[in-house]
Amino acid sequence: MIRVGQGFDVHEFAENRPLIIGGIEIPHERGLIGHSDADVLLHTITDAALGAIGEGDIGRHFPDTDPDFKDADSAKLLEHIWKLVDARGYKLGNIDCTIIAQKPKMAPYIETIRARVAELLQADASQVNVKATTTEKLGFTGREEGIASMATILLVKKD
Ligand SMILES: Nc1ccn([C@@H]2O[C@H](COP(=O)(O)O)[C@@H](O)[C@H]2O)c(=O)n1
Ligand SMILES: C[C@@]1(CO)OP(=O)(O)OP(=O)(O)OC[C@H]1O
Repeated sequence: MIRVGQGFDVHEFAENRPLIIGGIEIPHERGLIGHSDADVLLHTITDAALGAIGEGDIGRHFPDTDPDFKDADSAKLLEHIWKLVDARGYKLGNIDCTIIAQKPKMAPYIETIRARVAELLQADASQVNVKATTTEKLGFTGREEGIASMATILLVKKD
């Protein structure tokens, strides 16, 4: 049995915020803003996993009105959801992610993010792919107003 899910998320840039993407801090003059640490990629992956098991979305599990999740570490949120995936009897088949950012250049950080995502999903790095693209200076990402990301996940039933 296999299950597929997809995720998409956007966060806006703000001054005096760290830029956290894929569970790591990336040097940049601005960071992303949100109720949590605004890790756009981990939110995308969390939504993809929830989609695959038919469990709604991240806001349903971690409402942005709940002070418990203020400045939350998104890695912890993903770990919590991954326990649900595990409890349903599924493990990662593979995941493919795209970070949509005009800046910063993600290439130097991609392998570190890949390794961290694999760790969070209790999988091998070969099961995780992380890509980045600009939007050629077009749209809100092109104007550097924020960063978006997308992911498709495949879950497979454990033996
Ligand atoms: N924030 C980004 C965006 C892109 N890259 C890398 O550059 C390549 C070319 O991007 P285009 O948007 O011009 O197609 C892309 O394939 C990535 O390897 C990046 O590192 N960081
Ligand atoms: C993660 C949560 C909860 O802290 O807040 P945000 O950081 O605002 O992120 P969003 O992508 O809007 O997803 C759901 C939220 O409820």
